[in-house]
Amino acid sequence: MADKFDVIVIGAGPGGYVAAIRAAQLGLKTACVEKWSNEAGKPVFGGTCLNVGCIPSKALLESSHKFEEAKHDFETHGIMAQDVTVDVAKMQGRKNNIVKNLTQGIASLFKANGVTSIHGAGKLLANKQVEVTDNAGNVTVYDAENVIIATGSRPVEIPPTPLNEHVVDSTGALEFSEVPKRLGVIGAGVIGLELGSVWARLGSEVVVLEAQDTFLGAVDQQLAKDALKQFTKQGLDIRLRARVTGSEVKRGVVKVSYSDTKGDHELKVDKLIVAVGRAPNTDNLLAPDSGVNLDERGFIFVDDQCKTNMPGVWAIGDVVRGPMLAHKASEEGIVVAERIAGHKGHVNYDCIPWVIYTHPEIAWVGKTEEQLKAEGEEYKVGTFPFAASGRAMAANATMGMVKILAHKDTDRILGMHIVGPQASEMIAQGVIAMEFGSSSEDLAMTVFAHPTLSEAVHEAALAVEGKAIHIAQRKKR
Ligand SMILES: NC(=O)c1ccc[n+]([C@@H]2O[C@H](COP(=O)([O-])OP(=O)(O)OC[C@H]3O[C@@H](n4cnc5c(N)ncnc54)[C@H](O)[C@@H]3O)[C@@H](O)[C@H]2O)c1
Repeated sequence: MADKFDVIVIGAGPGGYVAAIRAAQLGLKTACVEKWSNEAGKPVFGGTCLNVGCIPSKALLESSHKFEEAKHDFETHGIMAQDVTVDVAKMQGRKNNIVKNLTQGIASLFKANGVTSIHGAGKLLANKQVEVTDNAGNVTVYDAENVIIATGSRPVEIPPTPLNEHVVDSTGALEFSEVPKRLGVIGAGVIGLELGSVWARLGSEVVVLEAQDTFLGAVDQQLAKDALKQFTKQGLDIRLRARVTGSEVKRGVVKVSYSDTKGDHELKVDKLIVAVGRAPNTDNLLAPDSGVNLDERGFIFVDDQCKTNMPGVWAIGDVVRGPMLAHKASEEGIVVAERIAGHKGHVNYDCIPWVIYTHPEIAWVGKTEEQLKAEGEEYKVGTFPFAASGRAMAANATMGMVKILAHKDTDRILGMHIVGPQASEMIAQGVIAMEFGSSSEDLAMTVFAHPTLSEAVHEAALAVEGKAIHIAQRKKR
């Protein structure tokens, strides 16, 4: 029998590695099991987010945005940059280095905090035992007082578009060695829009096929409509109500069949990205006698404290209910570690920010206007466009707005929605305000530095009561 641990975490993504570090900080004897290997057969930490998700996509989004700026924006500033070209291999190399640095950083953090790293595939047995099978097939069983399952998710595959060299998922779409001339994307969700943007900026003709009739249904529709206009202007051809029915690859060309309200269509592209959602990783994870239940959608069933139905077994992140977001997973990891150590911990699921890293970025926290209407909640609205912001003008980034929704009677902020420059950074102001139960008046009475983009948040808060200074509003006395 191998060592016994206070905590064994299965999975070293942003949920698992954060849980392991926090548990070790709290004095618990902690191990983290990870099966991912690099070419040298060494363990790779960081999960989807660091290796094939958030971080590499942001690296490519930054690089491609710079290219787009150099081509289309510099001239506005009086900077002439003729014949700007892209070296895709160099761009990819930079991205790979960032990933390497970050993932190796986790190994150092594990060492510094005394987390034992176990390389292999983890499986939960009965009585909180964890079986680990290494690359060579050797099996070791470990005992634990507590097990935290943090195995994440994987891209969903659909029968009409089996993956191959030309039809890829989000991982493949981060690895293109050249810019595809024609690129198809299935799914106008977060991944489809971010990766579609990267390659469109680098020169691909991009067509996005989306089955729903509403663009970004989870986003406040005033902002979603604004964003759709911008994306269309940038050349993304977004086709709604388009249901993909099949695909065929012939001589390097992907023929995609889809139908919409007007009938059946065909689209020819050089690469096709399938970005239709993600599914929880539970395959071969739970021995039949582990006793852990899944919910009706195949996620590990947990309560609001991330406890499964088996005492001492917890689950966090993409493998459980709730948004598939790295920061939600990390927060759950911290809370579970704290609870195991006997402390109190709580995730405020009402204050989790969302960001889509397109240009302009889309970010929000709390309820949308559509949700408030559906719930019959009475609310007030304040908006402020970046077109009226001096700092946005200086940055040549005047598209979009800030929108604040506040309760009609209590004035408590119910939601903040931003489409525009640096929305990913600015949304933290809404998250903090909501976490502290602020009213729109609290924000309106706060001093914001001038000139900053954040002043749009201030003005939107002032606008809730018709008091915005830099836009004309109907008078309220
Ligand atoms: N910036 C971020 O926070 C970020 C980035 C990437 C991924 N993620 C997370 O990863 C998860 C997966 O992202 P995603 O973009 O794959 O999923 P998503 O759920 O955001 O979007 C998938 C889209 O595909 C459409 N779709 C499904 N089947 C289709 C079909 N057959 N034909 C056409 N359209 C179809 C859906 O209607 C939906 O709009 C999300 O939950 C997201 O939260 C987050």
